[in-house]
Amino acid sequence: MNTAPNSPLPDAFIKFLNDNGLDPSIYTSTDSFPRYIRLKPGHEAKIGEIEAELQCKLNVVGWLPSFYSLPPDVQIANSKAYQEGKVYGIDAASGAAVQALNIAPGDHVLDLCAAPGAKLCMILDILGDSGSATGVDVARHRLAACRTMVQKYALGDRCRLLVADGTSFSLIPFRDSAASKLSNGSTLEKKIDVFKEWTSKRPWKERKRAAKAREVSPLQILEPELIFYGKHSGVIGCTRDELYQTVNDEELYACGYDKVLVDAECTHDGSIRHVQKFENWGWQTLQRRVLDAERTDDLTNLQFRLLSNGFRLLKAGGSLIYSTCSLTVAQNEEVIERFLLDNSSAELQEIVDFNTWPCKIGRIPKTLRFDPVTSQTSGLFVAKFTKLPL
Ligand SMILES: C[S@@+](CC[C@H](N)C(=O)[O-])C[C@H]1O[C@@H](n2cnc3c(N)ncnc32)[C@H](O)[C@@H]1O
Repeated sequence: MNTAPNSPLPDAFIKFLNDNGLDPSIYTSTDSFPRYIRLKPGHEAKIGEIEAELQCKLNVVGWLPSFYSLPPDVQIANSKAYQEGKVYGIDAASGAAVQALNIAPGDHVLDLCAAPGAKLCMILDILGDSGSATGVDVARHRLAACRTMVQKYALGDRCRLLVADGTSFSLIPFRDSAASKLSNGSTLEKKIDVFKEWTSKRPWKERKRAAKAREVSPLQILEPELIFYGKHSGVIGCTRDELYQTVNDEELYACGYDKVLVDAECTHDGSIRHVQKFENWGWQTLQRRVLDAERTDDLTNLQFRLLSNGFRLLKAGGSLIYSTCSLTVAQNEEVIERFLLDNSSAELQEIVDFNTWPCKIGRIPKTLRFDPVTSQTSGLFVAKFTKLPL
């Protein structure tokens, strides 16, 4: 693949950007936009200490609580502050996507594409000691990394993680009312086989069940696989039947999730630092992973199905955020247009606070676009929906 003159990007990528109406100049501003960290709540008094360790000033991001910007060349991974779980490496645009959910105490939140987990950790920090978060991802190894992150930051108490296909995932949150409704049907005998405290050593019976499922269909996930749950996630004390019981679409209006995040798989073209990695991985890999038209068509279908299923699992009056780190119209505005045509109970919502955020309005009013030039962040598209009552 050739490289365009005076540009570090290959011609094929420039063509991809042009075909999608994107301005290639945003990819040349990487060195000038900062890195971001989010401070773990409770460590506010440690800012001076962290600055001394990182040898740089942490600048408050005025429009996003707990976020700080730092120079782009500062690496945090080897710092004590990061290793001891006082700070997170997360871009401010990603933080805005979570902030837009307006999570309230007691909310039951579903994160349908959760791994590696930066946004899930922010959700759990906001929830504190109420409500619950369910993290789902189709990639087991990525969700295992997410589990490591949740544990590192001591956020597992109200969290459960399930390897599952987000386009068909169906488990409802474990509310008290749902619990009593479900327990009515369970016999005392079944109650004996209940989930006990989570341990990294899975019981023999569980391992056998998972191995058998993989044997039957190695490429397909038949049933969500629970790879972690905390003490107050609602899992302990319920039976498999209770946990895996699903309800119909109408019932979901009452007992679905309060908030849903669909941070969908995408071409990542807006994530400039991700695109830059292809310089080392080889631009051919970029061609295969990002630019391939057939793959992009499959992706837009996947995004539509993730958004549709996330919305199905939302309760009436709840909020859903759809975000991608692609800046193409095909993966954002066109997906949500198709979704709105298909779902008469979905209403696009204005994002509270957006007018203080350094972003642009998307091609559809009420949607937002972050990009390095406008926002000094990585690229991100964000749209918010609510579910109207039946
Ligand atoms: C953009 S990343 C999510 C990043 C994550 N929200 C975070 O903040 O760290 C997209 C994720 O979607 C997952 N994914 C892809 N297809 C999926 C599917 N059908 N169901 C659930 N997750 C899927 C990928 O494995 C990947 O981890």
